[in-house]
Amino acid sequence: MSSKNISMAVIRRLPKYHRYLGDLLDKDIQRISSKELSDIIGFTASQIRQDLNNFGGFGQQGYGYNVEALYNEIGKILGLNRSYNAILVGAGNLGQAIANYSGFRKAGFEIKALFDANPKMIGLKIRDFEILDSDNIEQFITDNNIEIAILCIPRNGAQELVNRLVKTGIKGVWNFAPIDLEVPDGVIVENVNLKESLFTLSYLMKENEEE
Ligand SMILES: NC(=O)c1ccc[n+]([C@@H]2O[C@H](COP(=O)([O-])OP(=O)(O)OC[C@H]3O[C@@H](n4cnc5c(N)ncnc54)[C@H](O)[C@@H]3O)[C@@H](O)[C@H]2O)c1
Repeated sequence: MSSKNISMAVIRRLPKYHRYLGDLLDKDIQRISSKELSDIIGFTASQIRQDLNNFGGFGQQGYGYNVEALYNEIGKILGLNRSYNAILVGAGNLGQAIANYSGFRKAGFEIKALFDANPKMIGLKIRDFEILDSDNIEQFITDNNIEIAILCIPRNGAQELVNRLVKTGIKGVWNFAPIDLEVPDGVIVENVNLKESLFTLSYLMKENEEE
């Protein structure tokens, strides 16, 4: 089933379903009702039914959900039934932390190389990677079938870099730079901003205190 017309709100919830179902599988739980799933995920049972109906349901009356089948289906919907080659640009504090986390590789996102523009960084080793000169990024992308660029550089220079990357045919940018990047149709940008998340925390804490 096509997931083209699914709302972003539903799509944003899918990774959470996937994670919880993965935890259930780890505990050898084969089957779950929407009520039980609701209790652990924290979405209402009707929300869960509605969300999953977007993709053709999966549940059976009186049985609930088959955990493994649902986990695999949601994985497919999320595009996790294949692997992706990625590069990371900006091998500073954040870039190194991301490169050092093994969970992305386990999920099928393989960082093939780290790039930096600072001559002092080039040649240093981070985990299995030697930091490469970002002047050579285009050739590497073409030679290694890279689909995703992870940007861990400051705002300055980020758009220029992305302009270069899109010319190589890159399909996705996981952007940590605090800037709204402009890309042509056919290239997807997913922004991550920890500071915005922290500000949401402070807002909610403030609300809590005021109640
Ligand atoms: N989105 C988030 O949640 C989040 C969290 C932390 C930091 N950040 C942002 O990420 C950026 C990096 O943070 P950091 O602490 O790792 O900084 P850092 O200074 O430790 O690392 C940045 C690295 O990028 C390299 N670089 C800069 N411009 C480049 C370019 N055009 N091409 C290639 N390499 C380039 C630098 O040489 C440096 O090694 C900062 O701008 C910060 O705003 C975002």
